[in-house]
Amino acid sequence: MSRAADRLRLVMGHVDRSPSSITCEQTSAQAFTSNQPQRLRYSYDTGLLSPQQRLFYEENGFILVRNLVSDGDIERFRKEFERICRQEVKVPGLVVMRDVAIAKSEFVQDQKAVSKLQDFQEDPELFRYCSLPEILKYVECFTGPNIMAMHTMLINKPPDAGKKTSRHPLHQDLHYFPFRPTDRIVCAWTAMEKVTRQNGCLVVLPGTHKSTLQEHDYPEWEGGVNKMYHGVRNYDPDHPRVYVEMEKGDTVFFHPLLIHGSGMNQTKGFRKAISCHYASSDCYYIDVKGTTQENIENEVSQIAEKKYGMGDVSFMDTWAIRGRLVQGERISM
Ligand SMILES: CC(C)CC(=O)SCCNC(=O)CCNC(=O)[C@H](O)C(C)(C)COP(=O)(O)OP(=O)(O)OC[C@H]1O[C@@H](n2cnc3c(N)ncnc32)[C@H](O)[C@@H]1OP(=O)(O)O
Ligand SMILES: Nc1ncnc2c1ncn2[C@@H]1O[C@H](COP(=O)(O)OP(=O)(O)OP(=O)(O)O)[C@@H](O)[C@H]1O
Ligand SMILES: O=C(O)CCC(=O)C(=O)O
Ligand SMILES: [Fe+2]
Ligand SMILES: [Mg+2]
Repeated sequence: MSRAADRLRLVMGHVDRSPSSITCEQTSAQAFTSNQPQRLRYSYDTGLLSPQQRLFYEENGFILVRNLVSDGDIERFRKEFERICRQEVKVPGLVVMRDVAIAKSEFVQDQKAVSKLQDFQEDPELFRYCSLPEILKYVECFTGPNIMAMHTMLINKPPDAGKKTSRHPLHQDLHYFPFRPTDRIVCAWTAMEKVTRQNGCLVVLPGTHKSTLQEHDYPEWEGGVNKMYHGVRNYDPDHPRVYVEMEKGDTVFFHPLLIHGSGMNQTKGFRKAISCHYASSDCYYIDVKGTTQENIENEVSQIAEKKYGMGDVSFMDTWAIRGRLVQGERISM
């Protein structure tokens, strides 16, 4: 086994080895051993990423950085999450989401029912995550120096209630974003505890960041689907899958066209992760009317009109309101 392949094994999670598929390990190992100089379109050289890491992102659309966020910081995010669940703090703009199986059942809704917090940009304790220097120095490799935190989430993936609603269908995050250019957007996703295939780790289809934005819609799942959990309509079921198993503090950075999702949580614990989507502050907004993104625009606008209590909130506005500068200068976002 070559040293490049060994290194790959270190940075990768578990690789699905179904016999019919070429694993991403093999394709990337080829890229490593190639002596051809390659032009890299997906990242900048800031002196941080090794050539191997840059090539890995180029080929696969993600990189995994082990042990990036400290236990102390993760403990603080967990405490704040619990305070929010106990309603000891009220955070403007925060969306508290419950799993559809619980939201639509007769069960008493206690704090355990919270499956996701979204838009925590007004909570200084959770928003610290988005400004951590150890995160931003990686983000800068993809966005450049002027950085906006556009979308924040703390995911508390619940034990599956028996209807497989804890799954997150395979999707591309760009479906939700009316801004470009695509390659100047990146997601940081940090495991707040060990994440495995058992508790529903991220699953990615490596290399799909090189494709285009696909049509998304609700998957036809018998047990129900969570609000706004759109999935890619047609994806290749034979495409190799990587199950990104991670330890607490490990962080994956991934491209907004990378097809990813997460399987159901088959454990009794709530699988926690914290994430932020960043974009270069010199990105620009686009009009998604007449594109495949029109369906999500319509859904978001309806919810936003209720949430902000005013009519006619544009899709673009919902993003401009939530975005926060975390490094450099705010330019066109
Ligand atoms: C890149 C990134 C952006 C990708 C993603 O994040 S994909 C996921 C995106 N998810 C979101 O944006 C979160 C959307 N969720 C929300 O806005 C909220 O949680 C809502 C679904 C509107 C519920 O708000 P809430 O204030 O809790 O309202 P209520 O409890 O009064 O419920 C209102 C009606 O909604 C239903 N509901 C609540 N939670 C869910 C759910 N998880 N899935 C499907 N339906 C749901 C609830 O049963 C109720 O329905 P009706 O009784 O009106 O029929
Ligand atoms: N028909 C589908 N449409 C869209 N996404 C799907 C579909 N079926 C599965 N997925 C998604 O694909 C990803 C991985 O699927 P996978 O089959 O590995 O997970 P699972 O069925 O929940 O668990 P496992 O197969 O590991 O027991 C998950 O994000 C899942 O939600
Ligand atoms: O944590 C997960 O299950 C994945 C969430 C995700 O991909 C998203 O909300 O866009
Ligand atoms: Fe996603
Ligand atoms: Mg399955």
